[in-house]
Amino acid sequence: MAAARLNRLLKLKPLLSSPSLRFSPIRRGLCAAALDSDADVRFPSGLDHKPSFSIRRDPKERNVQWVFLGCPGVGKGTYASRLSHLLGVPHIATGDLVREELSSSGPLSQQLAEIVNQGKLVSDEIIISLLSKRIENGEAKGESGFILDGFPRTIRQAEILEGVTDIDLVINLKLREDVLIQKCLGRRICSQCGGNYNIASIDIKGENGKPPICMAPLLPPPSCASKLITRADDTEEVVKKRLHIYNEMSQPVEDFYRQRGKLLEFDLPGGIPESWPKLLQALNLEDHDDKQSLAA
Ligand SMILES: Nc1ncnc2c1ncn2[C@@H]1O[C@H](COP(=O)(O)OP(=O)(O)O)[C@@H](O)[C@H]1O
Repeated sequence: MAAARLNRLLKLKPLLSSPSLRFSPIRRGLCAAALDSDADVRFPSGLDHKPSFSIRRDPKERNVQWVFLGCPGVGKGTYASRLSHLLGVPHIATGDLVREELSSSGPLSQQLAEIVNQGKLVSDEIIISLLSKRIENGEAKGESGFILDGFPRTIRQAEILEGVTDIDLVINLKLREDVLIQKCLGRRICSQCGGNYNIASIDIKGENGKPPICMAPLLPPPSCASKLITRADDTEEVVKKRLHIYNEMSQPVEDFYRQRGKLLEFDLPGGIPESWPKLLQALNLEDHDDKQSLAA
């Protein structure tokens, strides 16, 4: 127990040690809340104070702070990215932060590769460290508001976030499991430009009261076609494991926000052309660029 506690403190200490004076409020808030939320954890000596700050701002004076929930492969990244362009807020995907870290030669990369490639969740401490760093770098560049994708994924992460800032809305994207698996297996990334594509062509007939579902593939332009790679965790075995972990660890997060009246459930009716206008309608938003491109 003591070793475990020490381990956690060692992991968290760099977050709270002297440079913390330069941390943005939201970063300090996340780190302090991460410590606070665990009864086993004590502040390291010399740091036994909770930073005094408030990062709750009147929603009228800041940009939106939204969260996307949903199983692997549901399309959180696609819709979060579209909304972030529309609303002018950063799209922050913790999965991307993890992949950036593991492709670097940083001290965590080996440890992260093993966890991610087995479909397991990275520890809350590591995720909060990566997220708080990302938020702080964004704030230094003048970013405000966010659309979070892939965070929170555990009740503890949800409690930590709730403890430091206000989330206005949580969009829960839903799709049947057989489609999720096909979509994960069809995902491709251009190794040069980082573009996301999907080669799966989904055409499932409606049965047992379930509606039919059609999703056209999202094919790459010719310039990317020969450079496509597949994520190491998008194999059938690992996708099934991730879905299992989602049901166990992340579904309770849906209840967490449902109880707080923040959850918007959204059943995807099909691919992007069918789903995007319906999502905008559900959010009472308009995408003028999309309308113009449809009219063209
Ligand atoms: N909030 C988080 N908590 C713990 N681990 C995370 C979190 N976000 C991302 N990860 C790690 O990064 C991996 C990839 O995440 P992501 O790209 O969001 O995948 P998915 O397509 O499964 O939603 C996850 O399987 C997990 O190992």
